[in-house]
Amino acid sequence: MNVFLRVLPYVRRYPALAFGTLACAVVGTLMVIVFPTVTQYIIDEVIRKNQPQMLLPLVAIGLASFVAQDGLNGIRIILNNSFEQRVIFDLRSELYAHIQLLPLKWFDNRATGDIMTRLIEDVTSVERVLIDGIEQGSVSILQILIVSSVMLAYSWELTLVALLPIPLLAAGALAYTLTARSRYRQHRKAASALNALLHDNIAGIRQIKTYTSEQREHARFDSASEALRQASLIVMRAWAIYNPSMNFLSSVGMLLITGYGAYRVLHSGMELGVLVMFIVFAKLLYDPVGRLHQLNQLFQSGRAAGERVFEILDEPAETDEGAGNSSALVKGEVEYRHVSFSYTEERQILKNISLHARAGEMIALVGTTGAGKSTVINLLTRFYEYGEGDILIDGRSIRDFSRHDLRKSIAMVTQESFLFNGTTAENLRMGKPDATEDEMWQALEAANAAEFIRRMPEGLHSAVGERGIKLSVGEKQRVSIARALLKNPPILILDEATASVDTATERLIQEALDRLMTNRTSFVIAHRLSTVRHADQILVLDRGQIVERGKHAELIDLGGIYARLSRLMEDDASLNEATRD
Ligand SMILES: Nc1ncnc2c1ncn2[C@@H]1O[C@H](COP(=O)(O)OP(=O)(O)OP(=O)(O)O)[C@@H](O)[C@H]1O
Repeated sequence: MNVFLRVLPYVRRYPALAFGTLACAVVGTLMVIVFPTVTQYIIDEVIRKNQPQMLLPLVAIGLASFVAQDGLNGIRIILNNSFEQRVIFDLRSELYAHIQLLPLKWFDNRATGDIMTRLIEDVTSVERVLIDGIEQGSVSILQILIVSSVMLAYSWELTLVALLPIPLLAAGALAYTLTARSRYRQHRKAASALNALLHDNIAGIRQIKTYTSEQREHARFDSASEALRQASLIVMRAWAIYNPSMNFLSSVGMLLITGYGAYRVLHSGMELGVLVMFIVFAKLLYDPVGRLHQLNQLFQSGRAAGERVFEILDEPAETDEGAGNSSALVKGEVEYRHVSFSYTEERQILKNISLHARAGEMIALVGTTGAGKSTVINLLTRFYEYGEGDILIDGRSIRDFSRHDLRKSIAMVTQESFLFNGTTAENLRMGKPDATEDEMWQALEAANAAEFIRRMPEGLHSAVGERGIKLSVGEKQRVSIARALLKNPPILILDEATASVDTATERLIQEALDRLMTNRTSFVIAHRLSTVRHADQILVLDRGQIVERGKHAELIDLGGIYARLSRLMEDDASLNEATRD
């Protein structure tokens, strides 16, 4: 994968900015030959041939060249910044868009901190390579060509002497480049690992505090930080050898010119002004060589970062191939036909699941932990793709719907209601982007959430904190019920909370849920007997298979797993009641 060729299309989108930057750089570079030439004239014509009237015009020419050079440099920097920020924006935006299209399976195997590092740090690094690389690289090469051509025009011998260290400089650069890849990869990996750990620990700060594992976590942090320190030092040490060696070779080149030039002035009558001019030229020759080395370092770091950025962009996104025109109106009849599924190749999770929910029915999924209840509903939203069998809504395979239409027809209320770090109104508008304040209040009333939202300092517009941290579990759940009510889909997935809330809150939540479930097909992962009792169908899962199905009374009569589970749920309920009393 050639990282540079991959970034090029982003750069090509802004031809005017690219051209402007390069033009300023090239013209500015051409100006560099003015000063050495002026110096030579001042020494040989003004001083040695005693022509003082030429001094002022020559100084004016030098000044004009500096004004032009630095003026153009200023414009170049402005253009270049705006160019690079646009490219960074585009690349980041495309990367984010692509990340949103990746299947959940991809996220299961990634650390959030790693994704963040790629999106924020790596994108910047890869882009700088290209823009700075193209601009400074071409300017440096141009400067080397211009300066060496002018030098050649004056004296091929002196030019040859000046160029003597060039093969060694090239060999040094090559050696650095060939070994740099693994160093920079290691460095990016260590930075990512540290970010991932930090993200995880900040999200889990409550657990760290309750388990008083601050010291252990600090040690883990330091160990990741140490890995980054080592990786950074390896990069720096290589640079510490490479950069001074290259500078040394450049200085030797300058010395060779000065020595050989002085010899020519003494023995072959070369003008002193030409020698001084050559010394200035040699400086102008080796400066861009130094810049090319710096650029090489940037290139190697950008290449490692680019690999990480394009690795994400190359991940296949979820597609809607074969999706027809789905009608917006879904009645909500759901059917699973012999569905099997596995997250990984090693282990099959669901085996031959068949179920039929008529529109408006409530289906309760019960079973021991790990039986596969969440997996059954994960397939309905196409969070994961089932292998065998098919799932149909209103008689059509869910693969015939676009994911967008499919997910518009389903709302989910999970145990750990996730609210985004914004206001209640912003969270509610996820359900209906154009919801009016009245509609939001109606939904909050129906979800028994209006009262506590009204009490907040800015009501609907009060911030709820990260993951809704400023609200209680019961409050969060009711806001998420209001959000689902605003979405108003025909199908509902409900993962009943296992956490016990006080009786009054439980009643409020239950009322809200009853309103939410009315006239919708609902799949409820049930933990309470009161919920399952009312279900139109109860499906009992055991190790990925439906082992019992029917209504509460039928399953109790059967005397199987459900009868046992319901006794446990009953005990739980009475235990909760007893504790509350
Ligand atoms: N993303 C995943 N990747 C790999 N395996 C998974 C994943 N999610 C769940 N599993 C496995 O699939 C099995 C079924 O999990 P699932 O979450 O569906 O069970 P569940 O019945 O909902 O359990 P619980 O009541 O505890 O939530 C479990 O053994 C679990 O380890």
